[in-house]
Order: sequence, then C-alpha cells, then structure tokens
Amino acid sequence: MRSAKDFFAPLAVGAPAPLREIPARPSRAIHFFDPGNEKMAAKVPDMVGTVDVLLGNLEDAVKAENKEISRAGLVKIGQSTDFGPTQFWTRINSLDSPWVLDDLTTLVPAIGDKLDVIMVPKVQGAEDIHYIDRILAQLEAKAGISKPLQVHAILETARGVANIEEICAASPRMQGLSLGPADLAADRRMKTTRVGGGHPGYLVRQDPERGEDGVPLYDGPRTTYQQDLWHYTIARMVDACAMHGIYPYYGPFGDIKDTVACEDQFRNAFLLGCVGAWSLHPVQIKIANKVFSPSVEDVKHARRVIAAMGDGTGAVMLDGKMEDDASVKQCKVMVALAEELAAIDPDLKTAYDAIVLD
Ligand SMILES: CC(=O)SCCNC(=O)CCNC(=O)[C@H](O)C(C)(C)COP(=O)(O)OP(=O)(O)OC[C@H]1O[C@@H](n2cnc3c(N)ncnc32)[C@H](O)[C@@H]1OP(=O)(O)O
Ligand SMILES: CC(=O)C(=O)O
Ligand SMILES: [Mg+2]
Repeated sequence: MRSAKDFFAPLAVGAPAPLREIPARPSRAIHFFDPGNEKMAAKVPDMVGTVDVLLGNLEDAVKAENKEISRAGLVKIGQSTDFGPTQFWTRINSLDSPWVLDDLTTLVPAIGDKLDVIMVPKVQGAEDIHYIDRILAQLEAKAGISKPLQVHAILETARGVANIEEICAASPRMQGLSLGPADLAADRRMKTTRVGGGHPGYLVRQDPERGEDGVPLYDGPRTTYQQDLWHYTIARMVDACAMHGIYPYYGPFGDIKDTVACEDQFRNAFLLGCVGAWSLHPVQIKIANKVFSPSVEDVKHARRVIAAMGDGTGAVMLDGKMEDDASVKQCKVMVALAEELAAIDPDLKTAYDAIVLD
C-alpha cells in the first residue's frame, strides 16, 4: 500500500512532480479521429478551436494492419499542429495488446509535450493504472517532459466497474472515466448489440385498467416508457469521480444518424453529472457542445437564486419555490460551469452576458 504522501513524489527520478489537482478544462466533446485515415487527419487542423478535445484513436476501430500507420499519423499531427485552446488526447491500445508498448514508447518522446491525456481502454483495476503510472514517469523522465501526462480510464468490463473507486484513486494522474458501453455490454453478457443508447425492449409499462374484481383487463392500450440501460453505470461513475476530484464522461453513441436520441442520451449524462461525451462523427460535436453547456434559462435562474439568497444561508421563496443553502450550491455549480465555458466560447459568453435578471 502507498502512503498518501507518496503521491506527491514522482515515480521515476527526473519525472515531473505529480499534479495535486486535475484542472477543470472544458471537455464537452472528446472528438475521435483515426490519425491513419488521411481524410480524417486532414480535417484535424481546422477542427482546432471548434471542439474542446481532439483525440487520436489508436485502439478499436483502427484495423490491426493499420496500427503502425495510425501511430505514425498521430505523431505527425501532434508535431505539426498548434492545438491552441483545444486539448489533445490519445486512446492507446489495451494493455494486453501487442501494440501498447510501442504506442507508449513512441508517443511520449515524440509528442509527450503536446499530449494532455492518455486514455487507457479496458482498465480492470488499480494494477493497470499503477503500471501506466510508472511507465509514464520513466518515459517522461527520459524525454525531459516537464508536465505530467494525465490518465483517463474507460470502464468496459464488469471487473472495471466493480473496482471503480480503486481505479479513480490509483494515481494522481487520474483525470477521469468514460463509459465503454459496447465492450462492457459484451463483457457483462448484456443482450444489446447497440453502441450506447437505450433499447426498446428495456422498458416499464403503464399499469393495466382493472375490472371491479381487481383483475387486469388486457385489451386496452398501455403506454410503455423506454428506460436507460446505462443509468446504473453512469451514476456509479459520477459518484466515484466526484469523490476523487476527477471527471466522468458518457462514452460513444453509435447511431450517428439518430441525432435526437444522441442528444437525449448526452443530456441524461449531463443532468446526472457528466462533463462531456464522445463524438465519433463531426455531427456529434455540435450536439455535445449544446447539451453540456448550461442553457441561458438555467444560468438566469441560477443567478436569480444566488442574488436572492444574499449570504447563501436561510430560506427564501422564489417563483413559488423554496430555495435554501443547498439549492444555492446547486446554482453555483451551474454558474461556475457557465463561467468556465464562457471563457473559451465567445457565443456562449455573448448569450450569458445578455442575461438580465428580473
Ligand atoms: C466502441 C468504440 O470504441 S467507439 C470509438 C471508436 N470508433 C471511432 O473512433 C469511429 C470514428 N468515426 C468513424 O470512423 C466514422 O465517422 C464512421 C465510420 C462512423 C462514419 O464514417 P463515414 O461513413 O465516412 O461518414 P460520412 O460519410 O458521414 O463522413 C462525412 C465526412 O466527415 C468525415 N468524418 C467522418 N468521421 C470523422 C471523424 N470522426 N473525424 C473527422 N472527420 C470525420 C469523413 O471523412 C467525410 O469527409 P469528406 O466529406 O471529406 O468525405
Ligand atoms: C467506448 C468503447 O470502447 C466501447 O464501448 O467499447
Ligand atoms: Mg471498447
């Protein structure tokens, strides 16, 4: 077991000092691209500033025969792109794959000073994070990197979900967690073949009409309500991340053409406490930017409650509702996010600045 104080010391001589806090940088959309796909790669420089995170993906969705091309493409993009306000992340191959060691030993010396976060797939427990923590420290020391790379874990096995708190606590590099609904569904033997999203078979049904004897009458129509297959896992992620000062993200939504359901799924995640979601296609960036930014109405309401509450204690009535010390804290969460996003998004700044309190 490590002492809490060990977390303040680098894991290799010459490696940068570990972070004490994970910076809250906007990351409404983590946009995935294959750096070995020439058409996608060519679009990356123009996407800088339009999306909070650009992620060069080396794992699943990159064919085995293209792994080296994608890795080399990522190095080229990293070296030649000025990322400005946009974060630059990568998803490396899984720790049991034949590619991951070359991913790490190539990327850290070549573009370790440009990368913000390394996303690690299929994390099973703290031992996986300890492995990455140590090897990153060694590679950072060797390459003379001055800023520690952060680590993001994808939850995509039952064991990973069961070990969620230990994973979050395993290293000061831990930046956040994403849901990996496709691999997680397979690992749990869930019977959905979708990449994220709901399922029409996972539902609750309105009660039946009943006869005078109390026996259900089965001939009337009964409304059904589709439920969220991922609610439990997302809720666990939110609690584990909040406990450890790191950030939860919804993962991918594979039905690219169903932009309405994508927006709904992202909004559920936003309401539950996630800070962002993955974008697999340019069309999903706009959805995530919209959903993970507080609406003007919400910001206005939050500012009104904060103004009405004065020093933040006691209870007041506003629009027929009780507000008190706890609800003002909720409102401060909303306003803090709005301010953080306004600092990097001029359209949001204009919209929030135009709010007039009644
Ligand atoms: C379960 C998981 O692990 S999820 C994470 C792994 N999966 C991924 O990373 C998938 C990333 N996305 C993709 O590969 C693609 O978007 C696909 C395969 C889903 C769809 O690709 P296409 O059929 O080419 O989509 P479409 O025809 O709508 O593309 C329109 C344009 O956007 C480009 N484009 C598509 N996706 C992306 C992207 N992620 N980034 C940048 N550009 C993209 C296309 O190259 C195309 O460019 P063009 O107009 O110059 O021809
Ligand atoms: C996101 C991912 O990798 C998965 O759903 O499997
Ligand atoms: Mg996966």
